[in-house]
Amino acid sequence: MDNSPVLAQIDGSLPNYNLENTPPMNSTENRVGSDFDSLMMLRCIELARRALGRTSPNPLVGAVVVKDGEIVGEGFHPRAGEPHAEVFALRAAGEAARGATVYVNLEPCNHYGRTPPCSEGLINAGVAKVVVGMVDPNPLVAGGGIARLRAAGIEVLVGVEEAACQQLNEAFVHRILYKRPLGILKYAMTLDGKIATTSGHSAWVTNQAARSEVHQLRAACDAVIVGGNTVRQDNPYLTSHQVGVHNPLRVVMSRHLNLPENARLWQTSEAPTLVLTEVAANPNVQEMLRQRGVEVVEFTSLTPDNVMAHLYERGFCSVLWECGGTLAASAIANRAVQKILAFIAPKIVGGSNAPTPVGDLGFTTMTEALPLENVRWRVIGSDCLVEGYLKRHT
Ligand SMILES: Nc1c(N[C@@H]2O[C@H](COP(=O)(O)O)[C@@H](O)[C@H]2O)[nH]c(=O)[nH]c1=O
Ligand SMILES: [Zn+2]
Repeated sequence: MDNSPVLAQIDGSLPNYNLENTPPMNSTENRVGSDFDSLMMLRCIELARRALGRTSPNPLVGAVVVKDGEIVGEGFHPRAGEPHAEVFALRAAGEAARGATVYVNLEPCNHYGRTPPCSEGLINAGVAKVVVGMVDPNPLVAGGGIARLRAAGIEVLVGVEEAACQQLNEAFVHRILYKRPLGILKYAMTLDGKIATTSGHSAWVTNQAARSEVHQLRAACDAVIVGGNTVRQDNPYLTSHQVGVHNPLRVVMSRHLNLPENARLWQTSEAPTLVLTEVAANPNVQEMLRQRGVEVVEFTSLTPDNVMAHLYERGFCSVLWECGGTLAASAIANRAVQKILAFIAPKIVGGSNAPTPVGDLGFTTMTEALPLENVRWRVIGSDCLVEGYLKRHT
């Protein structure tokens, strides 16, 4: 049994908060709200994460209704087209919502989209106060929800646990701002920087704990991309390997469709597969793939940016690049990658021709190296994970 945080958050159990004796939290200078506000906002995030990987193009949102220090209603946005988090929480609270405080990790919407505006729902329910984690960057909302609530005489507090709320919806925010999904490049390498041996063997670079982390990462993403070479060499599943947990769309980029007749990715009962190629490439393989339930889309020019534009049109927020070095370099050069997740295993495999995570970027001096920012180092089991964002690389 995997006791990962993601599983703990999606198993549906309610935590046992003692609302009377909220433990003191470390105070930081610019903190917004009380310890209790923070606790409720973290609960919103926990609720929101129950829909991990299922809400795109919409964000992850959770809401909590509190009356006299007690939670009287909770809800989260389960998927696009379904009611928003506030609606579920207000429904659960019923009459108790009158005069209550509503916590929500994203500004309540103020527009008629697939669903009516939450601002109106909160006003009609007679709530006294709304505590918001972060402003919704969606130009249809962008402060309008907060203004509408204030105009109706509701007290609004904005920015409680803002960093955690921004982190939760970083892919949604990126999609809204740049009209592309957030591109995440993930790779696992040895301490001497190799992702496989000279012969191409790579199972496994990291240990089980790091691999479980990758499975959870896939559960949170809308698509995972590899090239034809990874299909031929590794024959991966690219699923989240957990029953009842979201699987991303598995995407293969292959210009010439020199792909094997049998591959795990062609078994589409567990998760869907999309093969992207160029116009008129290998009609026999296209036919073979379609017969197995694999979707095939032809591009005039198969570039990482054209692929990201296509996945944006499909409503995706986050795309995980799990490809080899050649495609990774081209995705970076094409600005299809913003975030890096590098797993490092403390072992040495050697081999001057053993493959490395990122192929040629055309740089000749170290000053050209792409720096990461907001870098975090974490130990996962016996391996290390370095996370960061490519600077000015949107
Ligand atoms: N999911 C969510 C919000 N999502 C906001 O609404 C937009 C989608 O609207 P619609 O097409 O009607 O679902 C989405 O882009 C985002 O700006 N807002 C909220 O108040 N609460 C929610 O739970
Ligand atoms: Zn809404």
